[in-house]
Amino acid sequence: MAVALRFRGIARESPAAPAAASRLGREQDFACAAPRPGPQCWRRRGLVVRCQTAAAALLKTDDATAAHKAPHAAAGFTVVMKFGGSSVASAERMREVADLILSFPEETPVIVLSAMGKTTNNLLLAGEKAVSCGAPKASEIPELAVIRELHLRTVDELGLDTSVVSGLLDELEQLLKGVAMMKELTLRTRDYLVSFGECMSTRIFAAYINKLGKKARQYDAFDIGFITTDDFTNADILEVTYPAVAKRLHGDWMDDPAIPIVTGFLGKGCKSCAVTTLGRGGSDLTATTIGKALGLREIQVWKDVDGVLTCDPNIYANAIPVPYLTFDEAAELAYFGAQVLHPQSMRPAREGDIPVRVKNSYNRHAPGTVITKARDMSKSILTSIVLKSNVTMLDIVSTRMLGQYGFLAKVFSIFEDLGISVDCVATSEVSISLTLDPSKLWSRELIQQWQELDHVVEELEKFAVVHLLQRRSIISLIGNVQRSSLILEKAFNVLRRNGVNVQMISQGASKVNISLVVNDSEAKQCVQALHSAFFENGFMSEVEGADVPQNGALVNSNGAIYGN
Ligand SMILES: Nc1ncnc2c1ncn2[C@@H]1O[C@H](COP(=O)(O)OP(=O)(O)O)[C@@H](O)[C@H]1O
Ligand SMILES: N[C@@H](CC(=O)OP(=O)(O)O)C(=O)O
Repeated sequence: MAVALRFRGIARESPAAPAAASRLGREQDFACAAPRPGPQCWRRRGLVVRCQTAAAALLKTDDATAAHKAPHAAAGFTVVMKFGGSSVASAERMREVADLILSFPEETPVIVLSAMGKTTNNLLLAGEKAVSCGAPKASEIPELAVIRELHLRTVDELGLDTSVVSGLLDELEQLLKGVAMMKELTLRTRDYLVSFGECMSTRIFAAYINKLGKKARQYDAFDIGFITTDDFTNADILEVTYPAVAKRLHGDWMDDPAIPIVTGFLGKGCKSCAVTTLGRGGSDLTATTIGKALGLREIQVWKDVDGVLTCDPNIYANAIPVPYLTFDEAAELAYFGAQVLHPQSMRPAREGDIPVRVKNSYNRHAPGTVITKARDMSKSILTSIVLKSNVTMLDIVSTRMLGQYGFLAKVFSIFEDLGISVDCVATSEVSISLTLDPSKLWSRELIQQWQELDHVVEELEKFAVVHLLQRRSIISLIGNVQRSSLILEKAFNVLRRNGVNVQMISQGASKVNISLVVNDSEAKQCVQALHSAFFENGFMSEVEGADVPQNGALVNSNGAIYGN
């Protein structure tokens, strides 16, 4: 629909509006200092709309969903800032995060928060203990005491009223008593249980921002349109979420502007209408979903590290920040185990083409990592090394002769039927090696895992010889697969020197990842050795001048063949 819009009075009300309007390429009129209009104004008028922000004008089409299609303009929101558990672990941290947010007066942010510190883990532990402790003891579960103490202390130290969290703490205790009485913790109840973490952190933080004199409004994601599948503990966000969230945040802002403080990690099941969670670390996904829904300029994910690093700093302390990544690299990195980002979180950012910036809330001036659709790969070799441990690997060899068709199809249909996700695959015509995604498999009960694995093997043995290999690790080399020969040459040199035999190699279709499978017991040492070789001994700058291979040979800028 062609719409002629005029923005009146917005220059005074919102500095971002003229820029937003020019991006939209529509008629503008900033001259008039019209009285600040209410929401009724843009709803009732004809083609010329008076409103205080560019995005309000967009709603003139009477199609609230237009807001989520509006690039960088919705309701004047410019950025979503997500703060993880480590960033809001205490009253002191909440003060610092508030100060950080308010130090960007030019931004109109939407804030997403995770639960404070280790609250999610404590809630899960409390739930497990409740199953077996008996109803009278449920109130005495130590983790409940830790959660209660942390939240009440934080409220007290921030000078807030206890009522901000006391109701939720009582409800939590009742829930644990219920679990204790039922002697059962279903996945659905588990999601409801962990939701208390984000529900409390956001209420505290919103109350604190209000106390500072800046208007903030708390939102439970499951109440504002985050609609998900009913896969409790690992739900997927559905498409309807985008327009619904845009409409709600947008509408509220138009009625009464206040910084939205949204619970990360949570949603509402489309059929059950119960609280769902998006998988551990799911607040990143909440943030990118909001970024896409509102068409924001940037998505910021604030962590306790200086960005995405060259490897997990817990595995190797010499890890260094990676300045730029593509969405594909970041997704691959997250999927293959880098805990720093939620595996699904890049999808909305990629779809909305919105840059993601990973920053350190403890070191706000560090540049962090910028993740975008594309980057200059001409000088890029290896970006990061990721380790995924405790992986199960299957070697499957067909009992039929060569030339039999349908072998691979049969193998994969078994995994599909059993709902087991496959990570890495390497095949020949009659054999296949694959690894199973531990996050999908191991989220189930231990006994169920064994039953499922036995069942897989039983089914496969009807037409193949199967070897089940456990305690394996996948080392993923994320980088420029255009330079795979160079990466593999170096990597295998290092592994050979360390006496390590690689049991499987797989190069993903994404062209950013080469995965190597080794024994769990050797994996950490391999990552450290690979990191030293690629990132610490001048290797990258040594080969930096080398261009991407022309007809297979690697040629540097002087035309010399590299690697001989
Ligand atoms: N490649 C990596 N780069 C950065 N951090 C990583 C990497 N791999 C694992 N991590 C871990 O991820 C942590 C940050 O992620 P997370 O705990 O989800 O943060 P938050 O709770 O603040 O969102 C870091 O403290 C670090 O220990
Ligand atoms: N609190 C949830 C969700 C989350 O995203 O947390 P964090 O941002 O701290 O990783 C979890 O611990 O999984």
